[in-house]
Amino acid sequence: MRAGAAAIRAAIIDLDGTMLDTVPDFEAALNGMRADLGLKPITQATIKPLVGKGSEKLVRDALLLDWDAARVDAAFDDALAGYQRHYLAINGDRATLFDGVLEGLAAMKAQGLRLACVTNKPVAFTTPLLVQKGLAPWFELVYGGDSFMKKKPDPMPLLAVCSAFDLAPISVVAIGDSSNDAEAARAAGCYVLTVPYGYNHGRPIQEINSDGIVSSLLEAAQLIAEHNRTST
Ligand SMILES: O=C(O)COP(=O)(O)O
Ligand SMILES: [Mg+2]
Repeated sequence: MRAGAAAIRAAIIDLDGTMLDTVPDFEAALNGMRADLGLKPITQATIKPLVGKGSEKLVRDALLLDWDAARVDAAFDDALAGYQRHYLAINGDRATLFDGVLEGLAAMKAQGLRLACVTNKPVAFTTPLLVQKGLAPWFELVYGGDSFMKKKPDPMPLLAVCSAFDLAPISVVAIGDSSNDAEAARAAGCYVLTVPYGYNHGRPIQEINSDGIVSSLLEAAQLIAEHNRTST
């Protein structure tokens, strides 16, 4: 982020891998689905790099571990429905907040930033999860992977936030754990900060072109405050 540039007025925050460690929930739901199909359980280590591109891609990849593409295609609709049923039954039971999330959101709000959550998780999973984890009250806007025609890494959901907030993208920062978030932010013209503790498709966070790596949302809030002190 450049000194003397426009102030940041809003933050768009990712969910899985940024605010919540949801891999234990994905493990339960995916293995519930796999058991229904006669497949053996897979581990969190296998699941972690598969998370981030939405439910359809996750279910497909979790079946491609065992089956060829034709067999996955044939079983896909039932598998997805089964996965959704299992996920809704356990949503949030095992997911935990990462350190500094609530403190970071409070610090951003105290600075007067407007907050939106943009995730590739379907809205039907996202809304109850945000409520259960005490995150819902912080966000003016919540968009999921099925809120628009396109999901991250497409800029569409981020641009929709900028437009709903009536802010130029250069006044908005996206904060996330993966290349999805960074590519969407760059394409939208927003700033982007990344956290190193998430999933990033199994790749090192340093590979991502961002405006900075922050150890927590609290550190992100501090960096934004610093930027805004020197902004025009
Ligand atoms: O693909 C998912 O369900 C997770 O998506 P998110 O990292 O954008 O929250
Ligand atoms: Mg994420």
